[in-house]
Amino acid sequence: MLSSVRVSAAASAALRRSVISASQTSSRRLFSASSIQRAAQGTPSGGSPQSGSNWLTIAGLTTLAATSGYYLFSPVEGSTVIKKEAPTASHASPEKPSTPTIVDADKKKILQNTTVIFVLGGPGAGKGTQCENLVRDFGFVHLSAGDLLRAEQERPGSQYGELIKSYIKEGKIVPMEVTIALLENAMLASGQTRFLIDGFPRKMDQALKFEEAVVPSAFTLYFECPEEVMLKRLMKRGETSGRADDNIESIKKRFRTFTETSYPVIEHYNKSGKVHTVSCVDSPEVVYSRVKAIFNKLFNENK
Ligand SMILES: Nc1ncnc2c1ncn2[C@@H]1O[C@H](COP(=O)(O)OP(=O)(O)OP(=O)(O)O)[C@@H](O)[C@H]1O
Ligand SMILES: O=c1ccn([C@@H]2O[C@H](COP(=O)(O)O)[C@@H](O)[C@H]2O)c(=O)[nH]1
Repeated sequence: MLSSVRVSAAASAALRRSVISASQTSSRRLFSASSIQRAAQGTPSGGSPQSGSNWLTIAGLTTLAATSGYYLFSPVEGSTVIKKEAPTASHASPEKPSTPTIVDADKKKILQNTTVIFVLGGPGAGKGTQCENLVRDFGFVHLSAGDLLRAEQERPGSQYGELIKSYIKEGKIVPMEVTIALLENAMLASGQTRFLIDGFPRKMDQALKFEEAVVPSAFTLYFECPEEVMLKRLMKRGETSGRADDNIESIKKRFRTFTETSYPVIEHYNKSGKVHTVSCVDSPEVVYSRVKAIFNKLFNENK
């Protein structure tokens, strides 16, 4: 049976306070800007992101290269810093606080105590619709990778706004460094332990990196839907959604990306028996009855 272990209330509250404070006042870095640039250009990285001078700002938080061995929140004076090990001189940054308050909270430890479910399916299959039901009935936090990317795209001052915009319009997959940093930030900021990660991973490298750097997934919930049904739903949604990719040109590209790049991720997890497949051609209510049956069984909660 799956379980979600809660972190201590005090640690969770301290973390939440610090991350929220960080997101309001500063920035956090996880991957180097150059590694994202390389990924966006399709250039192999040839190694780990550089530390020290390569800082990346995403969603109002600052993240240091993941492979550099430590993790830093909120590098502003007066706010909380959480770190795994003391930063060395090579990590020096002008944004670092001169008088940080150090909280002994280990990101990895907190994330290891979370339950992550990947929610996958073609564009318009109904992932978001069903996630809302699960949030209501099972207390999950719903994190849509697409929503996080759209929010980052709109965030004033985001250095990735334009890049995200063009990727979304083309139905292409944004470099994983950006998406993983957004997801990880949102998970930590929530202070919660059960997550539905909707629309991610969309590519094998994202799946492997997320499970290595953030947390392994418990299983994948896959919404199976024929293209003609999804097309109809997306065209209808496009009448009011305002989404730049709910139009026939973008939809065709999204379908292609799903089939060629994202579906292999589902196949990968299926091989190890980690996929629950739900047909979603029927009404939202009927589809949810199937989803609910799976969750009732797994979480032993007869709701
Ligand atoms: N079972 C269903 N039957 C009919 N319409 C549905 C069903 N499920 C969702 N919809 C509608 O289809 C559209 C797409 O649903 P939703 O946004 O949940 O899909 P999604 O898989 O999250 O899409 P995307 O991947 O593009 O974000 C919405 O307008 C939604 O109201
Ligand atoms: O992990 C992800 C998730 C999404 N994208 C991009 O966003 C759009 C829209 O995603 P939805 O899940 O339909 O909201 C998608 O077509 C990709 O361009 C991404 O790059 N990586």
